[in-house]
This record gives sequence, C-alpha cells and structure tokens, in this order.
Amino acid sequence: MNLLSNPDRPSEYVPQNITVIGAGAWGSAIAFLLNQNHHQVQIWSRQSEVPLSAMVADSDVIISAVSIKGVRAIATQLQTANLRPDVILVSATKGLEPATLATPSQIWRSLLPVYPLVVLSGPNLSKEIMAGQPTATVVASEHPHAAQLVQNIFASRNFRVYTNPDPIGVELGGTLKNVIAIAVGACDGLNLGTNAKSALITRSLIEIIRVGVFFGAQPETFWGLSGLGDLLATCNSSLSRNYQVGYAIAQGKSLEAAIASTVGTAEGVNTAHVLMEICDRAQISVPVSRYVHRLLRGEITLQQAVEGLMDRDLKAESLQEHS
Ligand SMILES: NC(=O)C1=CN([C@@H]2O[C@H](COP(=O)(O)OP(=O)(O)OC[C@H]3O[C@@H](n4cnc5c(N)ncnc54)[C@H](OP(=O)(O)O)[C@@H]3O)[C@@H](O)[C@H]2O)C=CC1
Ligand SMILES: O=C(CO)COP(=O)(O)O
Repeated sequence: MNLLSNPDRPSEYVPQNITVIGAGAWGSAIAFLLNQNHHQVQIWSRQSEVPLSAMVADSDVIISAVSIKGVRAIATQLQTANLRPDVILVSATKGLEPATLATPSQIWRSLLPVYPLVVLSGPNLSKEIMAGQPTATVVASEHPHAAQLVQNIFASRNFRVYTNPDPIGVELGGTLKNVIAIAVGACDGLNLGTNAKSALITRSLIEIIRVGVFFGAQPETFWGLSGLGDLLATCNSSLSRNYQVGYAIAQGKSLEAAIASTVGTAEGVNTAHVLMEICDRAQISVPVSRYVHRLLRGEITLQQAVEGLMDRDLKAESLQEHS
C-alpha cells in the first residue's frame, strides 16, 4: 500500500511494518513508543543476526536512531537494499559528520534522495519516555503527508507529536544544543548560579539561530520544541549525557574520564569540533560553543572559559552579530 497516496486517510491508520535501526537508548525508546501503539516493530543493530537488507524489505517506515558515526554506513547499506518504493525514512540522530560537516538529514538525502525523509527531534530524554512520562516532539519534512503519517504512528496519550515544515531547523536545534548542554553542565558543576545558567542558555539560543540561518533554517523554528524546548530539557537534566560530561569536567575530570563515566553517546563533544569548522569557514559568531570547543581541546581551563565569556567586548543584544 502506498502510504503517501492517500493524504485523507484516517488518523488511526496503522502501517504494517516499522524498522528501527539502532538498539541504543534512543532506538529502544522509539521502539517502546511504537510498540505501545501496536505497530509491528523490529529493531536492527550491528549485533543482529538478520542482515539489514532482509529486515527492511517489507518496512513501511524505517527509523534511524544511531549516533552520527553510524549514519553514513547505515544509509549506504540501505542504498543497495530492496526497499519498498513508498517507504518513509525517519532520521532521529542529533549530530554532525566530521568528514563532510553534514547533518544526518543531509547524509540521508544525498544517499537516498528518492524517499521522503522526516526528521524527528525534540525534548526527548529517553529515560523519561521509557518511564511513560508526558513528552512532546516534532516531526519535520518537506513532504507534509510523510510528516503527518509519522505524527500519526507515534502520537499517543503520553507522546504528543507536532509537524513542522523546516527539517533542517528542527534537526539543528537538537544537534547544536548538545554543545551548549556541556557548557551548562559545567556551569552547574561549578555552582555558578541561576543567573549565569539563564544567560548561557539564552545567549546560546541566539548563536544556534545564527548557525541555523546559515544552513537555511527558519529562525522561528528555534523558538519551538526542537530548539528552545530541547535546549531547556538538556540543560536542566542530569539525565543528559552532554550535561553529564560538562558537569564531570567541572568536578575536575579529564575529558576522557568524563566521557568514560557517561553511559551512552554524548554527541556534543564531536559536534563542537565540527561546528567550529563550519563557523570558522562561514565567520559565524558562536562564543559559547567556541569556549566549549577550546575547553574540550584542553586549550583553556574552565575558569578561563568563564572569564573569557564575561570579559568580551560589550555589545547590543543582537541576533545579527558577526565575529
Ligand atoms: N538518548 C536520548 O535520550 C536521545 C538520543 N538522541 C540521539 O540519538 C542518537 C543515538 O543516541 P543513543 O541511542 O542515546 O546513544 P547510545 O550510545 O545509547 O546508542 C548508540 C547507537 O548508535 C549505534 N551506532 C554507533 N555507531 C554505529 C555505527 N558505526 N554503525 C551502526 N550503528 C552505530 C549503536 O550501535 P551498537 O549498539 O551496535 O554500538 C547504538 O545503537 C544520538 O545522535 C543522540 O544524540 C536523540 C534524542 C534522545
Ligand atoms: O537529545 C536528548 C534529549 O532531547 C538527549 O540528550 P543527551 O544526548 O545529552 O542525553
């Protein structure tokens, strides 16, 4: 059945098969939500005995929830798989690829351009979702019917899903806040107070928007769940792995020890490096992210980062600031 052929289908329409790629924290939470909605869900990971190409053969929807380092390998495998012609691809990764500076959706689009792609992102701490706590998210696509279909398959009493027509904006909100969560974790680890934390979060949102606009995103997207919403969630929760890394560094741990003490992937560490390359090339002013980057590279101490941010030239509170 062509899932896109009937835009007027009833909202309770249930696809036959969904494959979730990635059995980490996020892939497991996604599968949990879909199982609750009685879909036929299968999870594939590198440990699976069934080849990916065999598992996806009958899938109506394929959801990728692997970390950024796995995205290209997975999309490349799917290029030679015998996919349904009407399959919908969903990208749930929050990261940037070092070799190409690409976002996950840019990788998916370049390798599998013929299939509608939906980006799923929002304030979605997996442990809260697995505990059945109320959560909202965003599904964004240039194909409105694909976004609506993904909205319908996920929506439940505990999981409220909004559509959005700006996939790159939705994706970058979720990706770039990981760098900021490291800064805010460090801020909390140093007990710098609520004023400092609010200033960090608010000024960081401005720099996330600057980068987003460079990528062609709509500024208003970043005021929504996938921007401000995810920034607030990740910067206010010790469940966030990125926050945990910043907090551990403030406790005196090395970056290596901070990463080792964090269960799961903290994408913000890699994202900080890729983001700096993008911002250096495009001359985008991102002072908070830049100090996080210098801290992670061991170029400055945390105390120097705090002083450096506070000592910068005085300026107007403007979005249009350049370096
Ligand atoms: N956890 C959360 O609350 C949320 C996470 N995200 C994002 O989802 C992504 C995954 O996060 P999360 O599940 O938490 O991380 P985990 O560390 O728990 O899991 C990482 C997943 O990526 C897979 N993976 C890593 N490298 C490769 C590779 N080279 N090829 C194939 N698969 C690979 C792992 O497979 P394997 O087990 O075989 O190593 C595993 O399934 C990240 O981008 C994260 O930012 C987004 C929203 C919420
Ligand atoms: O993206 C997330 C919540 O929306 C998860 O954040 P962490 O990757 O920092 O745990």
